[in-house]
Amino acid sequence: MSEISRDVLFFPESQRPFLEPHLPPLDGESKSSNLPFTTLTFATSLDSSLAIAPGVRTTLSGPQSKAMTHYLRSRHDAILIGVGTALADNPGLNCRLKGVGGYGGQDLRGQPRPIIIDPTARWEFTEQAKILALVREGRGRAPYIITGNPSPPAKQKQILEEHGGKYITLNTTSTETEAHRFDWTAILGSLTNEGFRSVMIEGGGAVINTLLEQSSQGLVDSVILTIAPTWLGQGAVVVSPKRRFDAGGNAIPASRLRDVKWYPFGEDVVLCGKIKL
Ligand SMILES: NC(=O)C1=CN([C@@H]2O[C@H](COP(=O)(O)OP(=O)(O)OC[C@H]3O[C@@H](n4cnc5c(N)ncnc54)[C@H](O)[C@@H]3O)[C@@H](O)[C@H]2O)C=CC1
Ligand SMILES: Nc1nc(O)c(N)c(N[C@@H]2O[C@H](COP(=O)(O)O)[C@@H](O)[C@H]2O)n1
Repeated sequence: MSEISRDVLFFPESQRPFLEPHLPPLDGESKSSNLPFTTLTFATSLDSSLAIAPGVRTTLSGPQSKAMTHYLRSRHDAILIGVGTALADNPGLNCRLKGVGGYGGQDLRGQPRPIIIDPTARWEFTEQAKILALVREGRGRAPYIITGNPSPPAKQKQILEEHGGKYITLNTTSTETEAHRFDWTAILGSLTNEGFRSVMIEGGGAVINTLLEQSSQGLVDSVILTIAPTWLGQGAVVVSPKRRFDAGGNAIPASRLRDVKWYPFGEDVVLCGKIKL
């Protein structure tokens, strides 16, 4: 038995109902907008940080909120991260809850499809990547990588396709600060085209900040944050989208939540809400 397969998590039935209003509908009924039900979910420190430094995998969630995150994974068709997170964390991005496919359940039921945003195809993974090892063990799905590079490296393309994954090509645009930016409507539209009805967006910093900068467009249906009782300090990877300005040139908040509920979860608190449009 591998190290991966021993890591089985439990999320009690009694703790599930509070999340239900914040999750994609169980009957799979889709939204009117034609885009997937989109949940923004990540763990943050008290100083709005995701990781102690760029490129460093950092544990923030306690055991209860980690299990909750895996329950969220079981309730979404897809789970999305940026290439910075893939490079930093070598993540599994599967669901390790007892009872889902690969963890006592049938086939891959309850396993989300990992989606990696990699506009220039810079993730030079090998077969050793944890995400692919899980596929070979029947404990997760192969990633789909959204890229703007029409010719991703042949070696990676071959490995990916052998595992059942693929590259999806999307047009990028240039911004003041970035040469290769995807519009979030286009990203979510490409997921609809692939048949995904729901996606949870986990991070990292650039993914969350660019998504929040488009948050007034109504792309995010639900926000579920784990707040851990720690300050990571300066130099950490921070969630802090660009400010907006009103017609008079005054700075206004980048984004704000409404219908907020707070749930204590071990030493963490889980915040659920919707983006105020
Ligand atoms: N605490 C938590 O819940 C989480 C923490 N993390 C942490 O975050 C850190 C990584 O954050 P970042 O370095 O900011 O990397 P990231 O995961 O946000 O990836 C950044 C890269 O993704 C691409 N990208 C992101 N948004 C894009 C867009 N709209 N269009 C085109 N390309 C886009 C770009 O290539 C960019 O360089 C890691 O240390 C990881 O451990 C990541 C996810 C969750
Ligand atoms: N919910 C949550 N809490 C934390 O403390 C975290 N560091 C993260 N990180 C995210 O989870 C990914 C790791 O997934 P696996 O355990 O390898 O399946 C990591 O890449 C981040 O996206 N999340």
